[in-house]
Amino acid sequence: MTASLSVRDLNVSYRGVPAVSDYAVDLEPGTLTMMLGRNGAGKTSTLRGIVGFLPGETGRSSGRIELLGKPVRRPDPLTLARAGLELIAERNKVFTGMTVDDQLRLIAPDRARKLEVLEYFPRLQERLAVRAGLLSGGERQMLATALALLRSPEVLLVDELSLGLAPAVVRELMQHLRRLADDQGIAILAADQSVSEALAVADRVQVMDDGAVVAEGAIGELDVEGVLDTYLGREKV
Ligand SMILES: Nc1ncnc2c1ncn2[C@@H]1O[C@H](COP(=O)(O)OP(=O)(O)OP(=O)(O)O)[C@@H](O)[C@H]1O
Repeated sequence: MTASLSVRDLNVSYRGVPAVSDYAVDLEPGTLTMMLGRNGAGKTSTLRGIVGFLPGETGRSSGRIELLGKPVRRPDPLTLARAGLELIAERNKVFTGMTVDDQLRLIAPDRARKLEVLEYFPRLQERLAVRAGLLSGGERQMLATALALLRSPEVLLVDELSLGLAPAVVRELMQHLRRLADDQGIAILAADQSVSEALAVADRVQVMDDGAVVAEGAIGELDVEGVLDTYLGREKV
């Protein structure tokens, strides 16, 4: 099967200091790959490097990227979004002064797509008239995910969806990602620090440490216990 997204030799640096070294991944349609790693391991830099969304003056990236079988010469977030790849960035900004419904309508190509996406998020359906600034943290992440979905991406990159949220909410968000991969055939790469919640839904896992992938494999193949002990710390589970 052709990968929806293929990345090879991705290197990211800030002012010449390497943050990511020789990163590679293949994302198949309908699969969920979780990228795990401690703070500063290089997860955000990897995702931003893939889409060319780095701080202009300091950040540099290089590498080979193929999206839906086509080489991407100079990645930038807008071009990639049009080509089918969406990044839900860490602490994604929703417009706090606008209602949920207004934001969805702003992006949705039509009403049918809006309703289709809302089916995945019953809680948002109940909050349509509420300004996004009044949503809970989990609801904001659901809105950010719904906004990305409205454009019908084939590849979704997700950065720390669970940041600062209670475990029950994290589990719910992770289940959303699982369903999006299963039902819509989206290839998903999600960076997270909620290890046990991530492992419960993932097909594959990549562990990052010090800017490099130090362990990876399908769930069931990977020595999860060894990885937890060596790279992630027991207390995370
Ligand atoms: N804008 C920046 N300027 C300089 N260095 C940066 C910048 N962003 C990240 N770094 C450095 O790059 C390395 C990787 O950071 P990155 O944010 O990618 O890790 P992370 O795994 O996403 O961490 P976290 O989970 O804390 O977000 C770190 O050493 C960090 O200090």
